[in-house]
Amino acid sequence: MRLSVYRKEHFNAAHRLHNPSWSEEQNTAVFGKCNNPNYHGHNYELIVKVTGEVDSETGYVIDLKTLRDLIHENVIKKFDHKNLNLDTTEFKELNPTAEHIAVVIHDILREKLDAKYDLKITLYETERNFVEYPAS
Ligand SMILES: Nc1nc2c(c(=O)[nH]1)N=C([C@H](O)[C@H](O)COP(=O)(O)OP(=O)(O)OP(=O)(O)O)CN2
Ligand SMILES: [Zn+2]
Repeated sequence: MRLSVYRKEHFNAAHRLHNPSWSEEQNTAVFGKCNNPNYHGHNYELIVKVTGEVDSETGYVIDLKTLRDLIHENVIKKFDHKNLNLDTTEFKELNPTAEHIAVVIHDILREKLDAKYDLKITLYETERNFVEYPAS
């Protein structure tokens, strides 16, 4: 029996959307208030979906405590209460859009998770703006 389990987490982080190869005018025109040189913050809501076979002995796809610890150790510790542009190696050269943050989180967890599982990341940047990776 194959099904999906989910773990919700959250982290707070600051960022600035900016393309260094563009002029100031173009950055302002495209990213608007998100290009504020003094940064701005979001309360990110993260949903990690793991799909796999239910183990016949435990009844688990994956122990959700194990999944929680994996996310905390590898994602929350890295990004919570950080300035993504300034404090993280991942976004030094990569624009910290919700799309890019979701891909980075996916790739971090993918490396840690057994290949027998499928993984999907949903990231809410605001209550109304969210992204999903990989796409359905
Ligand atoms: N495709 C994307 N578009 C936008 C992203 C993004 O990551 N991917 N990010 C932003 C900004 O980070 C911005 O801070 C979003 O905030 P805001 O526009 O204030 O979003 P709200 O949902 O709070 O806005 P309402 O006006 O209340 O709907 C912009 N675009
Ligand atoms: Zn923003």
